[in-house]
Amino acid sequence: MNAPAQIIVDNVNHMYRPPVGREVLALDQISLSVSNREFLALLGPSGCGKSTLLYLIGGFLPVEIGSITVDGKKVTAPGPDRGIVFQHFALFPWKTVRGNVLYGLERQGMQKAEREARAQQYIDLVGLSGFEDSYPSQLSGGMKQRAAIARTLAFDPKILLMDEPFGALDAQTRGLMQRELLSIWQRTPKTVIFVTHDVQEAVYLADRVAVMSARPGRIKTIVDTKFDKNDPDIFKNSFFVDKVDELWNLVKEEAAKAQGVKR
Ligand SMILES: Nc1ncnc2c1ncn2[C@@H]1O[C@H](COP(=O)(O)OP(=O)(O)OP(=O)(O)O)[C@@H](O)[C@H]1O
Repeated sequence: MNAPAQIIVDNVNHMYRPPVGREVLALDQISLSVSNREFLALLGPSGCGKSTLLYLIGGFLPVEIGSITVDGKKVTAPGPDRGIVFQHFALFPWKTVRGNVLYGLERQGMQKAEREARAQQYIDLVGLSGFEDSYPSQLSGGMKQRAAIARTLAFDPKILLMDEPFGALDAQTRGLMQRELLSIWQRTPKTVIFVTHDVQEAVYLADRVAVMSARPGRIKTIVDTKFDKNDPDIFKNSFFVDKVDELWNLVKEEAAKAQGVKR
């Protein structure tokens, strides 16, 4: 029997109504189920509503039409079961790297010695050893993003919602962080929704890739990308190469629509 779907998005629309300017229908009738421990990537052209969908699941935006449930409970607000890594790192500028990573652990009521050991473990994991006492203003963009990832991973949420978390990293760090995320996901029971523009990254990391259409965002199709991610020759694996190709064609079509190009 299949595990029950842990996150269920049912017929969700989202309209932005800015105080000035026109209304924008960002999402149109989105339905999506993500199972317990699944790794799902969201792929689609710029502006198709990927971040909006993530923020709705995270409880950062109100669900006005349709419903979103996590483990059977309606999402109405953020909660400790869902950790989010934003596209633009959201660190407290007045706290050091250590202070930022400790923040979530303090709120969980963890003992001091345990939370300090755990904070250090995740600071080391993201390669920021030696920068524990630095403030965000003293870090590069990639380092800030790594600190934000450490902060979210450290409090061990059941669900990780990641909005292009590796977009600002150099290629080498990005490769290391992708490998580390896969390893964390294989070792600890987490459900991940991962927004990316990068087709290779999506196929490398995810079990399934949901491709969204140009705005208003809809789920255009879902492609199964489950295979052995520990293959040492993964980037030459014919399944990997074929899936990247298939997804490229789907995304190209939507990107052309988003830019109003006739094909
Ligand atoms: N606060 C807002 N007010 C009005 N419109 C908004 C707001 N935030 C997003 N939008 C619009 O909603 C649509 C979806 O935006 P969203 O950021 O979710 O897309 P995205 O797929 O994550 O884009 P990208 O890949 O470029 O980050 C876009 O057309 C955007 O202009």
